[in-house]
Amino acid sequence: MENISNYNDGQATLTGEEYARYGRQMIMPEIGLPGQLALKNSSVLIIGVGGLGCPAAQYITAAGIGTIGLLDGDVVDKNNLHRQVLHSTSKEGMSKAESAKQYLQDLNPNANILTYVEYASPQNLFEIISAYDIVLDCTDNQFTRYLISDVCVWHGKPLISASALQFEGQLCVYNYRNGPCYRCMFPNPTPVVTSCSKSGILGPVVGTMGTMQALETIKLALHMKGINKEPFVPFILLFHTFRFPQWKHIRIRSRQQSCAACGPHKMLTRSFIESSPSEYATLCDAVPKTEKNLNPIKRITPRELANLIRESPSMTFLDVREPVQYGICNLPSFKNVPLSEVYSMNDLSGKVCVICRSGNTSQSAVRTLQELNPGAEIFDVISGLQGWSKDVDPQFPLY
Ligand SMILES: Nc1ncnc2c1ncn2[C@@H]1O[C@H](COP(=O)(O)OP(=O)(O)OP(=O)(O)O)[C@@H](O)[C@H]1O
Repeated sequence: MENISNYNDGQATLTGEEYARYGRQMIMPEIGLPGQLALKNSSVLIIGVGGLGCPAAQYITAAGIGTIGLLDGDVVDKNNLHRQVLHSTSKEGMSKAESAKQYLQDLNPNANILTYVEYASPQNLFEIISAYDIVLDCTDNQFTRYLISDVCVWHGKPLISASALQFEGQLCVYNYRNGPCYRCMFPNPTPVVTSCSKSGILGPVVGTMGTMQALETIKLALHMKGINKEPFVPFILLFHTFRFPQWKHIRIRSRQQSCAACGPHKMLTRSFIESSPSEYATLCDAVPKTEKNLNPIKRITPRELANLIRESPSMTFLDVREPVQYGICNLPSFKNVPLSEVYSMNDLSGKVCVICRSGNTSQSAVRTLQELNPGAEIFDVISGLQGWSKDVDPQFPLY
């Protein structure tokens, strides 16, 4: 047909279906046809397809980002489903990357979605990241956060990172223009004190932060292609659901001269990261002395505990979980003494058995109690209440 209409931009094109699909966002002057084409020609890697990665992936796929990589070695677990909204009950046990791809491909068949069913590591990440324009850190552990940032610095890729715990979240865009990298902000790893699995997380909170990552991704994709012309100023965004104001936007320092990853005297080269695993690990994780490194303590199995409860009902049984967890489910012989209160217990004698959810906190409690009560015989239960549910009472709820 004679070319009497003008509806595309040079060689890059959108199909009629794409005009219809993205029309509501294309009519905004900040986006328009050039913006939609910029999104289509962008590629984004999402590392971690959990509480943050699911909403982030959902919105960037819906918005028309052309190529999306999903990297996660984990499988869908029932306790993910209250917040990881791309996965569903029928997908329990399935790879998270594959589960998300199924959902996303149905949401937007135009997207080119690639999956990597593996964990990001110093050995695979340089190769994977090289193919993408923008990287999203949606993981939940310090080692991976440093690794992703270091690899992004090496490739010169911008990184949109977020985290969430309980009712709070934060977001930062790293390594873009003169902005800092994760190591500029956090030069030294800290001993990790808590996590979602220990302290809890509310779905809408992590969902909000993942959605904000999607929003920053769209803005950044437009910025990188010259459509969004706002000056980029490094910032950190803080969110707290129960405080006012709920949102705080704080300007942050630019790149640090002293940074080991992006400063002028950087030492974190690709070959160092790939081939010095133990030295590199010490720069990414302040591993607290693990219980394994310490002198062994006496421990019993859940089945031995069942016998003890029957044979010695009058001995002291302590459950060192937080009261809210004790309220969810407990063994009636056990008195609730949260870990923070253990430090003032110096009047114990005889046999004392300590339990927690999975057998980690109870070991710390036993060490403290042993020091405070040298005359008592104190021990804990291997794998805690999870072990009790597995080996003694399958009806006992796992959470
Ligand atoms: N090195 C890594 N490479 C890729 N994905 C990772 C890596 N480390 C963590 N992840 C993924 O990041 C996601 C984080 O999700 P989220 O914080 O919602 O918790 P979870 O690990 O799924 O569940 P929970 O913490 O309750 O056990 C997980 O899917 C996890 O597998």
